Formats: sequence, C-alpha cells, structure tokens
Amino acid sequence: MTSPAPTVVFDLDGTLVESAPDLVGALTAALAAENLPPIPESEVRAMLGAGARALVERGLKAAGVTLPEPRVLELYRVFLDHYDAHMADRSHLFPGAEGALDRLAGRGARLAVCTNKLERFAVKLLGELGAAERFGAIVGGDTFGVAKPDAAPVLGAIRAVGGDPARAVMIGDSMTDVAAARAAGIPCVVMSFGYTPVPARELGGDVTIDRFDELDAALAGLGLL
Ligand SMILES: O=C(O)COP(=O)(O)O
Ligand SMILES: [Mg+2]
Repeated sequence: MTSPAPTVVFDLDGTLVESAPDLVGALTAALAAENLPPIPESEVRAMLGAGARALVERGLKAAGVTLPEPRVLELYRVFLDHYDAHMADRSHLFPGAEGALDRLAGRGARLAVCTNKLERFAVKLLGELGAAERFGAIVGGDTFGVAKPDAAPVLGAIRAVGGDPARAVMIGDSMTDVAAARAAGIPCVVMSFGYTPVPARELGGDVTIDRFDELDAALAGLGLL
C-alpha cells in the first residue's frame, strides 16, 4: 500500500530564494532616508526571517538609533517602495530548488509557500522568478493576520492546497520556521544555507540538509515519500 503524497510547505526567503541581496538593497534605501550608512550583507542576513517590519527595526537598532514610531513607519514605507521595485534585481532560486520541486510535483506532492513576507510581495517575487505557478498556495505573513511562528499560516497553507497536516512537512531556514512547524504539529526540514543568527543545526529541526538534492532522502527518512 502506498501512502498518500505529502504536502510540502516551503518558507521563501533563505529557503527557496536567495533574496538577501535585494532585501539588503531595500534596507540600505530605508537607512539612507535617515542619513544612516548601509549595513553589510553578512550582518543583515542574520536579521532576516521575521518579516520586513522587523528587518527595518533590527537595522535601526544595529545602527544604534531609536526613532519615534511614526518615523519608523515612514522608513518601513521607504523599504517597501524600494523592495517593490527591486525585489528580483539579484534574487534567484537556490541551486537545485527547481529540480526538487519538479520531482516532488512528479510524485504528486501538494506544494505551498508559507512566508513572513507580505503575501503580495511573495506572489510577485515568485512570479518574477517564474515559479509562482508551481505552488497551490502562497501564504504571507499578512494572509491570515498572524505570521510564523504561529501555527495558523502553516495550517492555512496546508488546508489551502487540500492537504492533511498528518502528512505534511515544513521546509525552512530559521527559528521562526521550526517553531511554526512545532506549533502546527508537523516535522521541519532545515536548509543550512539560509538566514539565521543561530547555526542551522542548532535550530531543533527534525533534519538539517545542505542542498536541495538531499531533500527527497530527508522526506523519505521522515516517512513522507
Ligand atoms: O525575509 C523575512 O524576514 C521573512 O521571510 P521568510 O519567512 O520567507 O523567511
Ligand atoms: Mg526564511
């Protein structure tokens, strides 16, 4: 008897897409509006994963400034405007991602994205990278009014593709993803090449892998393929 094909829920930034360079560009624009210097990409990478608003706040904190809330909001808007126009200038799918998605789709898996990006940005970015059609659902941090690490967007993504949480897995790169998967009661595969201040193997995922080529074996090890 073959088990039903799994539902595979992917995080976006740092998991499917190397999006840091364009996120850094937008952060640089927001900081420049306050006459603050850019923060090196190596430092910004550890600030990603909790959404754009958190990134702007973390950037200001790293720059050592405290601003009144309305000004933070203005800089967040500068970030969003810049990112909207430049999100796919340098961003690209990680090596092996397309092949892995092809193989999963070929085996009947339901594929979804659950990101803390705003939904419209996630849809636009995947569209510009020619990958939006691969996913039955693209859930953002604002889709259900609550973001990861809450379970709701993960369970909402599974539901949106007609999947079963008992046969689902989260693929992510950060503490936020592992915690959201735990909250949703599903296993989590951690991709080690993403954005996290904590070493990937210390995030508490069920399995940590270094390349998309290893994903099928990881899912088989979890009894999902
Ligand atoms: O970039 C972020 O801060 C959030 O995006 P992610 O949830 O897709 O990692
Ligand atoms: Mg991520």
